[in-house]
Amino acid sequence: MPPSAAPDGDSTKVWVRRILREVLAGREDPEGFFALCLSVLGHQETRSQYPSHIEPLRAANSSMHSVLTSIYKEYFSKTEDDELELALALSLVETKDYELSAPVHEPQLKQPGGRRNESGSVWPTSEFQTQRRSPIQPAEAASGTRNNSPQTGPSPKVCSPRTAVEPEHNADAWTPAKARSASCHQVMEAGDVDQSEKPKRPKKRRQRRKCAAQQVVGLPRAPSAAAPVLLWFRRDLRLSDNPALVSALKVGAPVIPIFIWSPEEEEGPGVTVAMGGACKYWLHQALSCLCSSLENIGSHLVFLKSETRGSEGGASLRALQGLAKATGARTVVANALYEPWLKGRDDAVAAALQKSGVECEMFHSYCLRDPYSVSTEGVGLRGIGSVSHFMSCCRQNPGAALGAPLDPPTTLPVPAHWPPGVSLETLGLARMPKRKDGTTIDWAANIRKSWDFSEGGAHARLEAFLHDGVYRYEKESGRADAPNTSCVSPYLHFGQLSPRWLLWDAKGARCRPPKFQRKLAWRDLAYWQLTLFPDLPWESLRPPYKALRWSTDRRHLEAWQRGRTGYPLVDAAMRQLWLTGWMNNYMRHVVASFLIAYLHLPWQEGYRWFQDTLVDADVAIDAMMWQNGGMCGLDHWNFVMHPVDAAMTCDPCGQYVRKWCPELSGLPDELIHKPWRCPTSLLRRAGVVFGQTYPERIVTDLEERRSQSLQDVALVRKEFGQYVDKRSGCDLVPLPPRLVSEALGSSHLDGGVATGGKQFLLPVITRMEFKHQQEDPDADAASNPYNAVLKGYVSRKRDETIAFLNERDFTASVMHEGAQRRERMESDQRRLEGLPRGPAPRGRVRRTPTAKDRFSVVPGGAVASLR
Ligand SMILES: Cc1cc2nc3c(=O)[nH]c(=O)nc-3n(C[C@H](O)[C@H](O)[C@H](O)COP(=O)(O)OP(=O)(O)OC[C@H]3O[C@@H](n4cnc5c(N)ncnc54)[C@H](O)[C@@H]3O)c2cc1C
Repeated sequence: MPPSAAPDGDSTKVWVRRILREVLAGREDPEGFFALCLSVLGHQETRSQYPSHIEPLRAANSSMHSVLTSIYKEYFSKTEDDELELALALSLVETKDYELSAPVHEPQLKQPGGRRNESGSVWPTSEFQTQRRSPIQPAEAASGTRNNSPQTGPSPKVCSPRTAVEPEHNADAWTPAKARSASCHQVMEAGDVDQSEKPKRPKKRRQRRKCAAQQVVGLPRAPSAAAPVLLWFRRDLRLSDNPALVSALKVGAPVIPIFIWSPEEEEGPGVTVAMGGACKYWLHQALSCLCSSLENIGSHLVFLKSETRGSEGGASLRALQGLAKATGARTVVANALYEPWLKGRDDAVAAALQKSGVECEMFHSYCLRDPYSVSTEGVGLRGIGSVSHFMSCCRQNPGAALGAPLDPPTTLPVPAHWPPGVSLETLGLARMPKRKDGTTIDWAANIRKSWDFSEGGAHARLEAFLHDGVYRYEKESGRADAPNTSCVSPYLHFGQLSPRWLLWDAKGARCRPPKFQRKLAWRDLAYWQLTLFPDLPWESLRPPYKALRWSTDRRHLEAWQRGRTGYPLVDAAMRQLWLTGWMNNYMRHVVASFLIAYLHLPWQEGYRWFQDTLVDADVAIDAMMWQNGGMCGLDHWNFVMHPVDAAMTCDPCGQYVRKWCPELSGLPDELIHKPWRCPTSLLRRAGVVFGQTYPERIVTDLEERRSQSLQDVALVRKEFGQYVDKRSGCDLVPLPPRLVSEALGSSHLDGGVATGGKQFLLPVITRMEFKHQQEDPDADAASNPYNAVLKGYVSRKRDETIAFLNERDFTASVMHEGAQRRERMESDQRRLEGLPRGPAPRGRVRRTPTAKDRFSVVPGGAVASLR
């Protein structure tokens, strides 16, 4: 019996006993059993009934009974505070009533009082917050081509709210000579700017900030001829909480901030699409804002572009050596990056500079935990890939304390001579294509309207979230029709916001959101995985799945990319991505499930499209998520999102679809996610013509597509039996050398162990439905008791509600259409026969539902509570 069919009464007992037998036979994990109970019985019932369900085991198999009991106890004993503790343990902040210790390796700005201000942010509210967002042009979304986007004028202010100057102009107008003459003047002005911002900052905070700044920035403001420090900005485009910047100041010499654009080095050895179009555009704007911020404190950002590829030593190294020679710099400081190829580059740069007598220091700040310091020692490898396993590793092997965020400096000492650089435009990051007639195709117009690219914008977003969305985050973060998540991912990616700052502010928020804090653990997990599997962005981790029968249908891929699949929820999300460079996590799951489980296209296609179009495209996170979604990662998603029914969770009234697919806006709530179910009369009234105003569905039999996908997986798992664990039925993944060393008790930091070329295989989390399908490879998806299509994403109970509503809506629509047709025929007949019009139909005609309507008949009121 499928789990969804066993919600209560005696059948529940039977069902639980059946799954318990699976556990005893070793075919199901105890944790998996508990998760299934939660999913099928729901939270309350599991809490009350679970102990009695497992009671018979107490005598028969006491050890299993105690394992199952401890899982239960651990789960239900968790309070919000425990969750918070987990997050804190991850962050390794040594707290005592929020008095933070100094970091071990990092320079620390002492903060009198030690405690952050209530609001937790030093940034003035940006215009972005108050300025109404210009509506995205839906027509453009529907046309689906970046190339056809109408050209718009210059963007509204996208630079730091401190500067009222167009960033591009600043960058253009900059010359070293101007910098020298401007810097002292600007230092004075920086003070003025601070004054003007006074009312927006809490007073206490302001005073502390001044003290802190004076401690570190008690440096000469006049140009100095001393050997300068090169401050190498990469993905840390901020002034606040920037350890490399503070360390540069501590040297007590002039600081030369630089940025080197070297796309070949970013890309790494495989196809990473590390810098897609949207990301490059963001980078351009963020650099422009950083440049303005530096100018505000009397400094300047020197841009350098890498020379021709392939010449000896690497582009960044050559640029740094040239700069060191030209300026006499003896020190280079930067914040570390963790992509293996970038770390390799940085190690080589540091070693080569060292040889020529230049010190190069890297600081940790991009993640909460340095991924190279994470170890599985004391935890083992079971459950690897899940965030709880990762957090256990962090707890078991704590690293350096995270410390408190650092305040931004108010001035930077300038050198006597600025080295020459190129203009920001020369880097070509925001270059727009041209039409044949010479006009520019401004595909980023809507991205510009949607974001404030400055560091101030990052803090404003976070602050806005912590005042509002965070209160809905725990339960409603999946909603696509409401701003319930933080939207800080691009700022985190480009380092305009440090994760430490984010964690600190989240902890300080009135509503302490454990789920939100755990998200930072996901981010760190992704970087850890990338350090373990450097080919994560292009090579499937589970060998058999490379041989899967993936589709090569380019029309399907293009329809998915352009938001023209005929499934409104998928289309709305893909259009939002195209126009704004972002969509929330839930929608990313929906579109990824659709690409993989229903279109059978390889995950790499999804990954590459995301990398090109997301403004937060992050090689580590994107690759980990797509590998998992594509069934090849360490952590199989144990669910597949249904392209229609998932809307019950994320867009129950259809507002999200109405926004991004305006051609469907006239459809009623119940049918907007499945327009093909609409009676013709309703479609006509709403102006929907399939194939003209809105695309036909590119695949129609979803069940059949899913079954095919399952059968294909069963086939390759059978074919590559050496990669399936006979006992547990789990997939086996080749272990990377670092994990082998740890498993054999030797730290990778000590050099690891030699495996003599032997490959070690590790059983990893595997979807139950795959294990079951193995027993009957040709069975269809519907008959698989572990069918992973979680329609509402929340619980099986909600799925049943959805099934009920689907049935009801469909029946009602058919009856309604039939009645209308009969009435029309009768009245035509009377007219033809010259008879007077018949009596008005008795009873109430079914009115077209509107967005304001509530569902009237809902079992248990489940859907009503969604609204
Ligand atoms: C197929 C797929 C691809 C993705 N690609 C990316 C990507 O390229 N870049 C990216 O930053 N996120 C990616 N994510 C993760 C997640 O969707 C985004 O981080 C999130 O939607 C960003 O919105 P937010 O800032 O409002 O998130 P919030 O929910 O407010 O979370 C706060 C921060 O936590 C981190 N975070 C949240 N969820 C995850 C997650 N699942 N994994 C790792 N970190 C997480 C992000 O840095 C995020 O900004 C992907 C998810 C999926 C399913």
